[in-house]
Amino acid sequence: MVYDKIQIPAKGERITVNPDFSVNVPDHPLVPFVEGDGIGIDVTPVMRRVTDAAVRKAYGDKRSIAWMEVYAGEKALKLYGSNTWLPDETLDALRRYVVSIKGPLTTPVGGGIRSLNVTMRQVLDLYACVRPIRFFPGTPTPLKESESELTDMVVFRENTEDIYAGIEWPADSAEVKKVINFLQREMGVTQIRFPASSAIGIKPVSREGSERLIRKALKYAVENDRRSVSLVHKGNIMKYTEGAFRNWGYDVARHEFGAQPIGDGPWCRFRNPRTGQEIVVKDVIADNFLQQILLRPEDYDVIATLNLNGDYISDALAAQVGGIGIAPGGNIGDGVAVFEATHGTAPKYAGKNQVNPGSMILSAEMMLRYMGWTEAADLIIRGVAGAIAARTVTYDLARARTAITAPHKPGEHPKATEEVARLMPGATLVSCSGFGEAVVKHMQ
Ligand SMILES: NC(=O)C1=CN([C@@H]2O[C@H](COP(=O)(O)OP(=O)(O)OC[C@H]3O[C@@H](n4cnc5c(N)ncnc54)[C@H](OP(=O)(O)O)[C@@H]3O)[C@@H](O)[C@H]2O)C=CC1
Ligand SMILES: O=C(O)CCC(=O)C(=O)O
Ligand SMILES: [Mg+2]
Repeated sequence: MVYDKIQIPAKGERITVNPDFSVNVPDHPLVPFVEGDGIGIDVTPVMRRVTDAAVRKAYGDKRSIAWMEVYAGEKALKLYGSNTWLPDETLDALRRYVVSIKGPLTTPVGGGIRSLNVTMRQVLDLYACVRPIRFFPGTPTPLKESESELTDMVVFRENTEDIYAGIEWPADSAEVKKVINFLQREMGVTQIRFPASSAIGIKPVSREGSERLIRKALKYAVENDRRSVSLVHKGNIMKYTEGAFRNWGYDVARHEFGAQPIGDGPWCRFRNPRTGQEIVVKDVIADNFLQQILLRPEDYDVIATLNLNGDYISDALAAQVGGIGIAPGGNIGDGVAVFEATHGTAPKYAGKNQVNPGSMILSAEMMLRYMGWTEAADLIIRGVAGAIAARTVTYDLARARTAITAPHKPGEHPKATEEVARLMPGATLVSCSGFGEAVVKHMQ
């Protein structure tokens, strides 16, 4: 295979996919990476250094990663020109080399190019966005430490459907007029409140797309000894999309995992064939879920949800365990996987060597585990946990917010008048690269 701008390292072999979608990983795999826009230039090199250190410590010379840079976003535009934000050869390399990792990419609001991140997921059919949320002791959070410790969830967000399909027409366009006309004349729709000035977006949700995502979440629960899978939806309002997602989820649990109803249902349960432990399959409406995760995080474990809900839920849950500075993820299809942090390009910090590289480092940890390199993955977890426990942290974790309350009379509700940023007690504030060094130091 010859690419135009992508240089294939001389040493290194291709990861391949088996018919059962497991992966064959050689000792020196070629792994594509996208540096990313904004803080991509800060976090991606640190992620590579930490990953290389973990692999070296775990396997010596026996194993190593042959990193292969592929281009997307602003770097691609500079290199390829002609409005090329996501070159075909990048998509080809991500598919052909099977396992890769990317930094964040910018998406303009209200116009301009569609999301490159979403496009990659759709084109490569990476249908599950898997985002684990775990607490590292010592991390400052908005909850009490004892409550944060109870937050241990893995979100499976559907990654190819829902309003992210990008089927929408702007207000006042000829297209939107045609669609509204069709809805009113042929479908008998009367509920569009302001038809003359409405934009329209379409939300496709299929049985096939929902089932494969929920099946992956249920399998994950079985393979990782989890206790429950919660289907999070807004099916009371969007009955045939989000409501159907819930119903299809229960169908998969019953028909493919042998789940039996609890009482009159629809909640159900089945025995994990590996351990004999019970796994409960339940559902919850999304707004209720968002308050319950703060009040009773221990009730939730594996989460399966639609694309937009999953986007909101992943940032909200990340905040509960310290923020999107330590929130990893992976976009996983049948074999092919692209790992990436939950956060975006945070442009105001770009190039300042200031942000937390933890999300990218932990995304690499997920990648190593996916490759079966568990010893190296474990070293990364120990390194991150050790650096945080030693309070060697970047600005986002070092700043603890303290509300100053105005004097108030008994019986009156106190008002927060000011919030000041203070250092987490005893913290050593380090740079982005400094945190990477601390992670390596604590790998043992
Ligand atoms: N998968 C992807 O590539 C994603 C891309 N995006 C894109 O990124 C751009 C910016 O999006 P925006 O909504 O501002 O969200 P971002 O996630 O980029 O940033 C929001 C805030 O989160 C905090 N933050 C983000 N990353 C880190 C980090 N590594 N360490 C510490 N703190 C961090 C910062 O908070 P504070 O200011 O409090 O320090 C930052 O201002 C948009 O174009 C968006 O479309 C967004 C999400 C995902
Ligand atoms: O594509 C984008 O710009 C945003 C993506 C996003 O927010 C996410 O993946 O969580
Ligand atoms: Mg998001």
